[in-house]
Amino acid sequence: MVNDNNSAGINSIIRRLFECNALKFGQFKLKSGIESPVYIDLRIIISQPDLMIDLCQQYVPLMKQCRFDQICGVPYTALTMATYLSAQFHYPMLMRRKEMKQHGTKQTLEGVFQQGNRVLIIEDLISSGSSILETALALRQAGLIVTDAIVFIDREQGGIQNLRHPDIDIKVHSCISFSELINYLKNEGHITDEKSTEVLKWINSNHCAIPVALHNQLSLITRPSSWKSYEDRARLCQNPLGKRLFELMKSKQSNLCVSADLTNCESILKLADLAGPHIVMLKTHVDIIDDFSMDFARRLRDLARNHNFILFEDRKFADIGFTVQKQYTGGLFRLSEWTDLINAHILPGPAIIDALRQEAVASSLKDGQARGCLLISHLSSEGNLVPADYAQEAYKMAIKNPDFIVGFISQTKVSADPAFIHMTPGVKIGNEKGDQLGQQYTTPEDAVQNKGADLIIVGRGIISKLNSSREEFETNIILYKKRGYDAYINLCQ
Ligand SMILES: O=c1ccn([C@@H]2O[C@H](COP(=O)(O)O)[C@@H](O)[C@H]2O)c(=O)[nH]1
Repeated sequence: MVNDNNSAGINSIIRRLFECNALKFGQFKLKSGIESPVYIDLRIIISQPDLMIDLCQQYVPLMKQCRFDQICGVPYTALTMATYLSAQFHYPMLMRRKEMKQHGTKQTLEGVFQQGNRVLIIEDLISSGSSILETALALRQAGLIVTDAIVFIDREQGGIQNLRHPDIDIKVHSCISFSELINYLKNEGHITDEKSTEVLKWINSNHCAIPVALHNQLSLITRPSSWKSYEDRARLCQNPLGKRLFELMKSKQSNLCVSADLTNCESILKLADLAGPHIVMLKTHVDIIDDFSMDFARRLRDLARNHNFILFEDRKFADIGFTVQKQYTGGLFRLSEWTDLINAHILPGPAIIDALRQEAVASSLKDGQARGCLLISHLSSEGNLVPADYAQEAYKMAIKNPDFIVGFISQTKVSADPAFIHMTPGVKIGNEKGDQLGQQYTTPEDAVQNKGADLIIVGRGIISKLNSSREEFETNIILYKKRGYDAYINLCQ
């Protein structure tokens, strides 16, 4: 139950929303295609004027916390709410058209405004934050300032965190959270304990991301529109390894990284030689190799030089600075001597980056080869516990260290900054949705066009053909290379 002074008011609104079927429980197919056990439809409140007024009144205390000159409702549900708030409290309103007008002024914003005016966005509820972002983009493109939005319900699916991303930077205030709403309905006996547990569990495991195409539009405001090509991105990259990677992707017409998850040196060397012409990167997990030796590392390095690809050890460092330095330079593997790229979790805090950078710089001074690091922003495995704001925190650390951080191991776009590369594992051609141990697969097209991958990481989809004929191996790897690269070309057009 909501416990503030306003709780009686908001609880009565929730009860009335439930009674008029604006809060539905069952099985519903959402716009994204996924099945949800709950559906919230606030559109119907236009038919309940008293409920509409009471619900809009809930926005007023939150509006008093925001600085703005005008308000703008997200079409269509919140248009009526914004209209009520504007008329009742004398806030000038703007209206954004969803479709561009085909005649007359062809404008997408209706109402009077001046560039530099501050606009508060009014929305009914937030899941991913995409609808608010679409409206904010239209307002910002017209020179208006958007810093805040108010919603009635936060569905707690990551939208508030998505919009706190530094590329977007919108603070969303909500009248009630989804779990408060569900707890109230359960405590009042409107839904059973089981239903409440089921929907809360579903919400917790169904966080939504901002679609890549929409995130990319941020570049219309903050970046030159040609940022997408690999050549342009190579030019913008401060990190020499990132620059080399973008150049390689352009010259080899490939955005493919093969994950050499094999357990003996000879098979990895065979893979590197066969895959070399088609890949820009080979990823290892050295701790799964039974017969690792530094001689193997040198031979792998030679193949990487001959075929011109980058060596990435997927070590996922996650310890204090003192320890990761030793893990990177020492032990059996002496990774800093022969790998170009490593990756790290941000969990231990920023010192992990400083520690790895110190050793990378020392190794680069010895052999003249650029080194870099990726930050892990997401994991591909089902039910992983990476929190919703992890990617945003990774981004904040990356922008402080662009000389060393090349980009992210991601499942969705972390940054609109063209200098950062997004690398996505869990890619496989075919109908397999995953393996028996939690891996989740997507296609090269989905990874590049919907998940924001600049580079796809493929393991079993390629290594499973290592013992087939050479022709079969090549046909398969060329298919991955072509589908990954074509997806990028399509995105750029
Ligand atoms: O979130 C992550 C991070 C890393 N990986 C690694 O990528 C490959 C994927 O191999 P497949 O055979 O294509 O499933 C593997 O080395 C993982 O350790 C990941 O899958 N997900």
